[in-house]
Amino acid sequence: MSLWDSLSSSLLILFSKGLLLFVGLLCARALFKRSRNPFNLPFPPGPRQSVIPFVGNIADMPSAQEWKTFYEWGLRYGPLVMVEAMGQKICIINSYKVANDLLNERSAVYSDRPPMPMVNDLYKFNMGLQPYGPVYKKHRKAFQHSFNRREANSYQPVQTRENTLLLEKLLADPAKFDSHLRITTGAIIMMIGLGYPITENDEFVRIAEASQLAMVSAARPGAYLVDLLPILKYVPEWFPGASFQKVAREGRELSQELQTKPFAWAMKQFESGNALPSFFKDLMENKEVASDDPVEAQHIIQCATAVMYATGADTILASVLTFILAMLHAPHVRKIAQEELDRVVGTDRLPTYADQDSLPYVTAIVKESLRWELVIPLGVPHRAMQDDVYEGYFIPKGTTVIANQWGISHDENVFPDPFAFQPERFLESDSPPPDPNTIAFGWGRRICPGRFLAENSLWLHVATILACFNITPALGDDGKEIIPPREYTSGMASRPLPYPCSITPRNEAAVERIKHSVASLPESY
Ligand code: HEM
Repeated sequence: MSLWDSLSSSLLILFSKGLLLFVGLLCARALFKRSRNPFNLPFPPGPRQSVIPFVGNIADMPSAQEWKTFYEWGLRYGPLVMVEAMGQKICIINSYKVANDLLNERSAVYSDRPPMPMVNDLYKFNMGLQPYGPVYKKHRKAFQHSFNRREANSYQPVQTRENTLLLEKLLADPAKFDSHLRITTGAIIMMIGLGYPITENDEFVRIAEASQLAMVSAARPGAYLVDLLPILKYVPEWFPGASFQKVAREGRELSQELQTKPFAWAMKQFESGNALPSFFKDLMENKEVASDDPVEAQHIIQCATAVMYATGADTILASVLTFILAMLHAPHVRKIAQEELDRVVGTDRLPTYADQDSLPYVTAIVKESLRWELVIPLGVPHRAMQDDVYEGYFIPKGTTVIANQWGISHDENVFPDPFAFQPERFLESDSPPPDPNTIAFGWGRRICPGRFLAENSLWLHVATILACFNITPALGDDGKEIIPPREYTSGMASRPLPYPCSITPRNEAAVERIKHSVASLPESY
């Protein structure tokens, strides 16, 4: 046996012993936690746990489309469900009222994030995953400074320009609609974030997309054992079963590129006085918003811009793809919207943000698109910062709290016939249901700071696409219409699986309108 062989087998034995000891300690901690219930109140109900301490509900936890299983649990056990995995208590909320009571009304208690070593290590820069505290608050303040409702509206010219260019692409090559949409949403976010005009096969867009994909798959609750057993992060990459370390290494490299390359480009533009208006430029000119210390301020700005393009483009893209899919499932909706658009806007020009208040049906489609399928079906997990009692149930400090936003949006008591795409539900009733933007963008102090920007973008996509195009099912080889199933990817962020559809100009006037609008665009920003 070589020296290396004996060394590595000793290391293995040492490691296994360490792991056993650690598991023992965790079991003891789990038992201790079980007994820590000062009010002696029941925990929220949930699936029966294993009698083996520490194992809890591991066997019950779904591995894909978790929101559907959690929704079923909601129907069986009630709106607040508790499960446990490896000593970690997890509350799942399936009702608008409970989510509002806990995550909005008691936001001071539920604004923390659970530690997720896999993602936290890779994406330290992402304030969306940071624990609640002074560092997080500085990052959030910087973000909010540039994306409150008024500031978000100041970016409408960028959205309008990119949207008009999208219409031209859809006219030229409609079959590639999802690639055109990807480019448009990427272009909007890169221009708003950094003042960066993207090019074909853009390197920064590639980095942002790859990094976003790695982040959302790593951030799926329970996706990696290391999130439940943090000590595993010290296991070397070559150790059997430690493939997550390879994923982590690749994610780390991507995350590094994401933070440095676009930022270096933007700094160069800024220093040479050539920077276009953007989130980045706004913060560089108002550094004190981020921090009194200029070095810290610059770091926060670097992180915030990276978060913006890592999260912004894909979420908007997913919501537009959901809208188009919905048009195949509810064809009458398109016709009603087109009648409204023709009546209000006419056929000589494209709809603009100034028409928003006069187009209630189009706005209702935006709401229903955010409700029908969720971009972030389980939200981003929150964490209880202190013991709490809700409706007689005990929720201990440290509990992970997941708002099943998909389940909440499909609660038939709140949204009758929840699986149908019905914009009318927001128009007809005297007491309309809650606006889906109060669900899809999350809760309390952690509510999505990009929500106004995202809603503006989705609105213009819906209004202009419907004004110019008919969206109908593609025909199969047998000549029959293909209605694609509502199949979505798993992960923290979800989007429809690729589907075919036919996008054709409504008439010659629509073609002329697009050509005229493109010709009227200024040469550049
Ligand atoms: C349709 C589009 C979008 C949806 C549905 C969406 C949804 C969400 C949700 C559910 C959360 C978690 C909220 C919570 O913890 O309760 C979130 C957080 C966040 N979103 Fe969005 N988002 C969208 C677009 C955007 C855009 C365009 C940006 C950037 C401009 C953005 C930036 C962020 C950030 C930075 C956070 C972390 C907030 C925090 O932890 O304080 N999002 N988003």
